[in-house]
Amino acid sequence: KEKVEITKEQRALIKAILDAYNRHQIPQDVTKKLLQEQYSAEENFLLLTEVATSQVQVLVEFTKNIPGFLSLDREDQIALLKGSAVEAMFLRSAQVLSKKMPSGYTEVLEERIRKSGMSEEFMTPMFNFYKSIGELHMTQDEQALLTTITILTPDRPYVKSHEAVERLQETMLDVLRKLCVLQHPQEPQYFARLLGRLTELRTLHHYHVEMLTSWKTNDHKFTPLLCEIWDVQ
Ligand SMILES: Cc1cccc(C)c1Nc1c(-c2c(F)cccc2F)nc2cccc(C)n12
Repeated sequence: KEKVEITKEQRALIKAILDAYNRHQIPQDVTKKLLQEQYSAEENFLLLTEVATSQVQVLVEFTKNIPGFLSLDREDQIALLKGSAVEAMFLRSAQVLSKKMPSGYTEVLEERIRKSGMSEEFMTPMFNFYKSIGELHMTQDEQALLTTITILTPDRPYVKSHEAVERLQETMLDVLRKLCVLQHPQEPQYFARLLGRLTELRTLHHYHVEMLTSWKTNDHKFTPLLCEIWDVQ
């Protein structure tokens, strides 16, 4: 039985990533609006657009605090953010929706998503994903590390220094592997299950591109930040 040991450096890395993950949350005024505004497909879509915009801002701040990220080539930093944004956002919203928040925020967010004019073909896989994330009962540090690993995916479009990103991602994968062994001793396949979620995220990424197109076709408005991060005109 291999003795799994988390080194001092790895413990510092986990702390840095977890602090950044917890420090960057969606502002209260945005979440409060979710509980107050009335329900209509237009209003729901408008609120979800605000939440999405806020999630992108939170994601950018979190990413800047990933140890080593700012040492990457500047253009690669942008390519990684644009390429991973929606996957990191699916993870973040899955984590929010799978926690039963005291404020009833989770139920309201779910209700607004269901009634935001999104077509069933996207709704089903999205909620299946939220459920599958909830069933994993990830700890905060596992969630933060899984999001970090998603962001540091080397094969995103336009990434030039593939190896530099791969090296950074491997550092995070090693830490997450050890954490899973130590925190889920009864589930030897737990780490593999977490990585399996990343594959599901890629499928959702494709659905999201189609969702954007269909929203655009139905003349839904996005914010400048959402247009920029997802290259929408
Ligand atoms: C905030 C939110 C939470 C859960 C589901 C959805 C549909 C949203 N909202 C959007 C998402 C999005 C996201 F923010 C996180 C996860 C998956 C996503 F589809 N992407 C976009 C892009 C343009 C406009 C909106 C309203 N939008």
